[in-house]
Parts: sequence; C-alpha cells; structure tokens
Amino acid sequence: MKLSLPKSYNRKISRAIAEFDLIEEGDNILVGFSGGKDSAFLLYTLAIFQKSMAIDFKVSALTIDLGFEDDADFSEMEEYCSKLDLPYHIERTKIADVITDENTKNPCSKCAYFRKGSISEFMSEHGYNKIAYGHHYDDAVETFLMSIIYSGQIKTFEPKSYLSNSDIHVIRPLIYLREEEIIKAKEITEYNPVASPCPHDGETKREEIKQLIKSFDDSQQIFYNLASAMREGNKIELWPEELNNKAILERSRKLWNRV
Ligand SMILES: Nc1ncnc2c1ncn2[C@@H]1O[C@H](COP(=O)(O)OP(=O)(O)OP(=O)(O)O)[C@@H](O)[C@H]1O
Repeated sequence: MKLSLPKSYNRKISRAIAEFDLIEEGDNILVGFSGGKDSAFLLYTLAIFQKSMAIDFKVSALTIDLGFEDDADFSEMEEYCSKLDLPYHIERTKIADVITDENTKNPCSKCAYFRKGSISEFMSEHGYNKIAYGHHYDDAVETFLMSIIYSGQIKTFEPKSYLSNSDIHVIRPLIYLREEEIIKAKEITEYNPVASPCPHDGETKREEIKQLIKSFDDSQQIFYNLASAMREGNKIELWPEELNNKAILERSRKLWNRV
C-alpha cells in the first residue's frame, strides 16, 4: 500500500510529536485500535512517521475484544494492519458482561477502566513502553467542558501523560487534528470504520456536549476559545480555595464577637 499524507495533516501531527515530546528513540509503541476512524487514522500516520522520522521506534496495534459477540470478526482490521505493515494483536475479554449488566452503574467509565487494565497488562507482558490513543482536538475540548459541567473540575486529558502504577506513557499524536479532518481522511486511508458493537454508543454525555458546541452561531471561534482556556499559562482569575466551616466560624467570631 502506498502511504502518503497531505501537508496540513503532516504539519499538525509533527507539531504535536515535537511540542509534547511524544516519540523517542527506541520506543515500543502500542496503538489501541478500536476499529473506529480515529485509531485507524492514527495507525496510518504512525506507519508513515515510522519511515520518515530520523529515529527508530516500533509500532504495533492491539484490539481489546470486549466480548459482545462470541465469534467477533476482526479480519478487516487485521487486513488493514497488514497493508500498513504493522503487527496486529487481539486480546479477548468478557468486559461486555459488565457493561450489559443492568445493575452496573456508569457502564462507560467501567468499560474504559477494564479496557485500560487489559491494555496495560498486555503491555507489561510484551515489553511496550507507550500506548497511543486516537483522541483528537475535539475530544480534548469536549472533555474539558464536560468536566467543568458534570464534575465541577477544570481539567482534561494531556497529549502525553505518565502512568506510574504501570510505568507506561500515554500519547495522543492526533491531538491537533479536528474530528472533521479525521472524517475526511477516510479518503486517504481507504479504510471503512467498523461500527461499535456497544449498546451505549452515541448516547453519551460527550455527544450532548459535541452538539452543544456545534449549536453556537460562532461555534468555530468558541471551540478555539475553549481550547485556549484549557492551556496552562493562560490568564486564570479564579475564586480562592473554599474555606472549611471551622475556619469560616473562627473568622466570623473574630468579626462579630467582642472579647
Ligand atoms: N476496544 C479497544 N481496543 C483497543 N483500543 C481501544 C478500544 N476502544 C478504544 N480504544 C482506544 O481508545 C481511544 C479512545 O476511545 P473511544 O472509545 O473514545 O473511541 P473513539 O473516540 O470513537 O475513537 P475510534 O474512532 O478510534 O474508535 C481510541 O481512539 C483507541 O485508540
């Protein structure tokens, strides 16, 4: 397969790799391959960068089979990896049993938790030091807004992070690409994304937030304003840390009780 990447994609991915120090000499990188458009494009780009960069590193793909179907067929994904000349692995799990159980609260976060557990186990067994995910710019901004709205915290995932428990780095080389760019990239990869077998697919809070951002008249500008608000070093004027009741009581006593 002849691999090539338009300049605009190349520039944004190279910038992320350089700015966040995502890839180093000797890395053994595992790409989480769900079968969706994002991780498929990530594999395509890393196959190219592996050849074009002046440092040596390995790239392989791993699919965690969540176990929705007993005889799930991954042959298209396998074929795609072989066209890219990348090793492909599948880990079979029973995570679906937990997700489909009616008594399971927060099935999406439980699924992500178990999936990450399976990935890090696979990595330590096979000597990988980095896991690459297909998260893009829209994912980061949506996560930022979601965490403010739903959990009262100003945070999002980082382009590169270190998990000390498992001694692995998580990297997200597509972080400067907008989702619409990845959708368009299907013409480049000639890969047909596999539909998610998950019953909760498309009905998540993330989808609501995505639609909320799109609903603004000036949604492009608003997207980039949110993106700049999630940068460290930008102007922050927040309220002081909340005082506990005891401290407030002590202050009040001093202010209102004469001694
Ligand atoms: N079953 C899986 N096996 C391996 N990696 C996975 C799996 N599911 C998700 N991932 C990894 O986690 C990333 C984020 O997962 P998420 O479920 O949010 O997918 P997404 O944003 O729809 O991306 P994609 O288009 O790659 O499915 C994916 O891009 C992929 O790298």
